Amino acid sequence: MQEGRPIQWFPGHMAKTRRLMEKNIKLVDAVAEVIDARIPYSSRNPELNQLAGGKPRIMLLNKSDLADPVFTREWIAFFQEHGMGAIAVDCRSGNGLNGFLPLAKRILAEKLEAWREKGMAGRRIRILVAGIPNAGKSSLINRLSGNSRASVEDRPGVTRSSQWFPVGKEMEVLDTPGILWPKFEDPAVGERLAFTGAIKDDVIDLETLACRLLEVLAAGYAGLLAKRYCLENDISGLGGYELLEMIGRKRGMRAGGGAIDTERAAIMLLDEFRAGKIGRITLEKAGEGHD
Ligand SMILES: Nc1nc2c(ncn2[C@@H]2O[C@H](COP(=O)(O)OP(=O)(O)OP(=O)(O)O)[C@@H](O)[C@H]2O)c(=O)[nH]1
Repeated sequence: MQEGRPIQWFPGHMAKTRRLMEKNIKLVDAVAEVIDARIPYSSRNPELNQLAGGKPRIMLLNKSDLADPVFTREWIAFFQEHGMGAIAVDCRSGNGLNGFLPLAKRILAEKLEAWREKGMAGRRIRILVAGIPNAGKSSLINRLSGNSRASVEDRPGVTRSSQWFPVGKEMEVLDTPGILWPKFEDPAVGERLAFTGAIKDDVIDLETLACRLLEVLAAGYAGLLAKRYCLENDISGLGGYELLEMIGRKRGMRAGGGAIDTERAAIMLLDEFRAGKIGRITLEKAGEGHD
């Protein structure tokens, strides 16, 4: 990836998915968007506001186990201020998911009351689940439906077809295939999606990506970075490549001739960041990118 140049991403199934979404949204009472709590702005689908056509919205801040809890709380407050329901979840362990149904009932309280009045009290709440690839939709569905029918893979784009899943007696969710932006107007969005692994690594130069990530972490989470990689000296003012070399040296990553193997160091750094080993890190402040 080159700095200042947005990643272009045109999956062939996207127009089809969009049409499917438009059709599916008519069938549901609310739309839940699975986003990555580490990048709540960049992991949103910018088309969903339009596609959801005014349906009540729920933001599921997933991977909250990897995100900075202070930022997560601020993002939840931000979404609530904008009229959406929002909760932090960890769809891998299931943490936080018991708040999903109560939240859905809260935001649909008027509708549920109207159903009761019409003698339709037993009707299940229908929720469409949307989200960009790799946000965690399959993990969510598996957790909610208590089985492993949705395929979970650490590979963007594995969810392919739409399906209804009952969630107890009161709710059912509709899973839709993932869609990503047709283009990123803001190159920082593409970069952050790449940091978290939402964009396939084989289209990105990993050393460049790791250097950028190090710059971002040194600016916001210098303490965690220094602790993880035993960097004793003051790291402020160091460039990404210098940091990558330093980390490679600390980990004893040498290439032929004794030079630091920065490629290996880059892969290791990205893996550790994505697995939360550096710490709980959020890359976007509440409200960032939103009007
Ligand atoms: N740490 C952590 N990892 C998660 C969480 N939710 C999902 N993951 C991981 O994120 C990766 C992607 O999860 P999926 O559930 O396959 O994501 P998806 O949105 O269905 O992805 P597509 O099938 O590509 O649309 C997997 O490696 C999951 O194990 C979470 O809350 N915490």
